[in-house]
Amino acid sequence: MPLLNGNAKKEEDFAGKKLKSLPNELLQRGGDAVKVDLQRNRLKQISGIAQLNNLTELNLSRNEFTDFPVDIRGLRQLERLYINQNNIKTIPENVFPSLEKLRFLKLSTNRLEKLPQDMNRCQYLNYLNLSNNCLKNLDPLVGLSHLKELYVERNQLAELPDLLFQNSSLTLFKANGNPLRKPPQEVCAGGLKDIQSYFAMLEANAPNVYTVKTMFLGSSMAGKSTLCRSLKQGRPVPVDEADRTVGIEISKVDSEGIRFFFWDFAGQEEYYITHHVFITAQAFVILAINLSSYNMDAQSFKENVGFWIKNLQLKIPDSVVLLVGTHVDQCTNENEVKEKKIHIEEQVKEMLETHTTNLEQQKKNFQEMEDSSSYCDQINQIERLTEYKLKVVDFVPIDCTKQGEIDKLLTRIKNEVLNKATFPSIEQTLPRIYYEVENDIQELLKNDDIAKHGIMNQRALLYELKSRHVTLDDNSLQLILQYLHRIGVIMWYKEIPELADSLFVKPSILISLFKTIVRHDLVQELNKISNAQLKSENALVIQKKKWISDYKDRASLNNVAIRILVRTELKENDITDEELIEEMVGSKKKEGSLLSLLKHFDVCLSTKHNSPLNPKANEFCPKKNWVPSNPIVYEPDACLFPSYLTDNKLVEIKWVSDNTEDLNIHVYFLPEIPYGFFHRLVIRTCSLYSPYWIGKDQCMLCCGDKRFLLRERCDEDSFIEIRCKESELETPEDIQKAWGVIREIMIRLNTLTEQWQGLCLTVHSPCKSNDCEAYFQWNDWQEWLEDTGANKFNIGQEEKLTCPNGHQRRTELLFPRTPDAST
Ligand SMILES: Nc1nc2c(ncn2[C@@H]2O[C@H](COP(=O)(O)OP(=O)(O)OP(=O)(O)O)[C@@H](O)[C@H]2O)c(=O)[nH]1
Repeated sequence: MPLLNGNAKKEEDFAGKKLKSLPNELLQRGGDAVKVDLQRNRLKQISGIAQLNNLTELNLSRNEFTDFPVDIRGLRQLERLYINQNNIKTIPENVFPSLEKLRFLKLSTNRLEKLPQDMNRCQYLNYLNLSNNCLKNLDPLVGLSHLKELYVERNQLAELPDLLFQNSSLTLFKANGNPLRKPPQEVCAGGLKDIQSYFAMLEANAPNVYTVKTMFLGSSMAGKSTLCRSLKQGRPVPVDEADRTVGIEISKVDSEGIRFFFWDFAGQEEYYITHHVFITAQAFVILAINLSSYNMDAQSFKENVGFWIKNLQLKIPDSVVLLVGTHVDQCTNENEVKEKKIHIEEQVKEMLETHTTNLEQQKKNFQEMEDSSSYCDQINQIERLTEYKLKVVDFVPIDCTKQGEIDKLLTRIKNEVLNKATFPSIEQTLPRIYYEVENDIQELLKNDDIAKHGIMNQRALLYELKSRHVTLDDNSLQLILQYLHRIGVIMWYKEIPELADSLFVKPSILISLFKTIVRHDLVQELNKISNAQLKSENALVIQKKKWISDYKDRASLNNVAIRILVRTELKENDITDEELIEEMVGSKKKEGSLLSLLKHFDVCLSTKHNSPLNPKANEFCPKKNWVPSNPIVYEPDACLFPSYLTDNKLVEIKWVSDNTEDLNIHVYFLPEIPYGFFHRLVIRTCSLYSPYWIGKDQCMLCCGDKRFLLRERCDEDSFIEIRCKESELETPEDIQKAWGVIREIMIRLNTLTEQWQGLCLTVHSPCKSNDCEAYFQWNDWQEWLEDTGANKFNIGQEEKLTCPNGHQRRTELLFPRTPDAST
């Protein structure tokens, strides 16, 4: 079926035709064919393709190639080749030198273990996507002098070739998800400039260091702080119950050449909403379990072990977990310890196996679908998830009060981190200057050249550092500081405008500020606010009572209360600099930088108490600046913490009820919706659309005259439902607008998902007939999000879809565009 495009070039569209070989109809066109689309077929080979000797663009993505089709060699005019989403394992030599005109090559999501040595002879290549393969080495790419964009995410790269980055044409390089040690992942995360600067500073004999981020996780009172402090000091350190961890505590420990960064997380549930900020990839997790209080039943396992393993599986499925059973001395006898150990080990084993079996089953379901090639993205994603193996290495029972047991645990940890099979990227190569800058900062702190609290203006710090390293410019120093931020030595939130100039040289200060607001005993803290403190903010005791009841009943905390709490904490940290206090605390007119930080991490959302629905509000249009009709109505005066909400009453009153004819999308989460995901999505979405009502697992928001509902469902399957009220969808323009809003919500959902490496999403539109359980699978939703989308909507076109049970509905009520509009 030849199509004529705008440039009058011949385009052949054979996408999604279940083809196993090239159709004669296509081959007969010979030199006339210029662009051929063969994506989503079942091709394993393409003999005869060389006859199409004028081809400039060929799309072979989402087929079944296991070998690279060498016949492509004959396509000397080829400029663009898509061969992503196949199962190609190798590419022979002598293919690329023939493809002299190739500029664009998409080879992502294959099984490539190495590249042909002559790949760099494809001289005009300027876009190359090799993400989602199994590559260990990029040397064959050195010499591609026109290469502009290079993607190598999620491969098995440990080192990157220095010479590749001397190539000045490179403008974009992405390498997330590799076990990198040279440069370390924390350098690569900064992008091309960071990598180039790293190599420029790297000496020939740069030292190799062992660095490991160790996170202490587990339920409250499990013994995390005890383990952390005892390991740090090399002796048993009793922790007073009153001295429980609030938020997170970080410390650096050097032990026989290994640099440990210990991150001690508070165990109470109130703090979980901040954990995502600090739980990062490639970590060693010490999961503490209090053996004396552990009951050998499903509930106890779930609370003390299962919850954490599940979260790690979703967030950082490549991490290593060491199970440590504490309080052994408080168990009745050795037998009890033994039985509990066996119980935990068996349950963990079963949990990991069920996870794998579920994924495999899901993959099989997709493979058995009639049109399985349209599910190849999902299949590939599941395959990737199955490759991630959360390593639960051992179970160590311990009595934290005994010196001998602390020593043994430390030895056990060291042996584990030095095991290359478990920690492939623990050994990192860094230019000396990186350590020197790190040490300089510590020295400046020690000599009181930096204030005790460690908050410093970045220009002032750069000035100090430059006086010690005269050859370094601002730019290189800033890149080093960003690296130190990524490994947690300092904190510098450059991306938050209010905080771009402030460096937190002691991360503990920032964490202690975090915990003034996010804490388990906040109500007590609010109660403690004195009359003098109230006066300083012109507040009354009656208001204080209202703050407390609002926090308890509606999970919202008044901004004045926040200012008082933060100010008190800063004073307790001996901060007297009024200007700095003002900046952190904020004022009635300007939000403090701490609040900006909490919002940046989706912990809370600015809100207005008792704000009524304003019928005169201007309509919100995505991508256009929204101007309030009356700004005072919208001026936020409190912060809402959706995770602390306990019911949906308000939302239910406003939404009233569902209707089967509502626009309705179900986003399914595999294996399940991560803890805190829904509320973070709600925070991200509601800051865009006002007004809104938020509940425990539902949220209603308005856009102009339309009402939308977000609902988390975890009954049998886990999914998030996005609805738009049917009564507000009268015209095709209404429907198009509603899809526009759904798209904005889904864009946020999709970006949030990237923070959980162990997740796979599928999207359905349920059939709208009463009691029908059928649904319409929506495969190209991600493409829709990438597109500008809006212009593809086929207003006025009557198209219908039929569900497997024979119910018909207009397409635009099920999907954002009709099939016709997508071609
Ligand atoms: N007898 C005994 N006491 C222990 C042991 N491990 C920890 N403890 C005590 O148990 C209590 C709780 O320990 P923490 O280390 O504070 O627990 P945590 O997991 O950090 O608790 P959160 O701060 O609430 O998250 C403290 O009083 C510790 O001294 C142990 O092996 N034996």
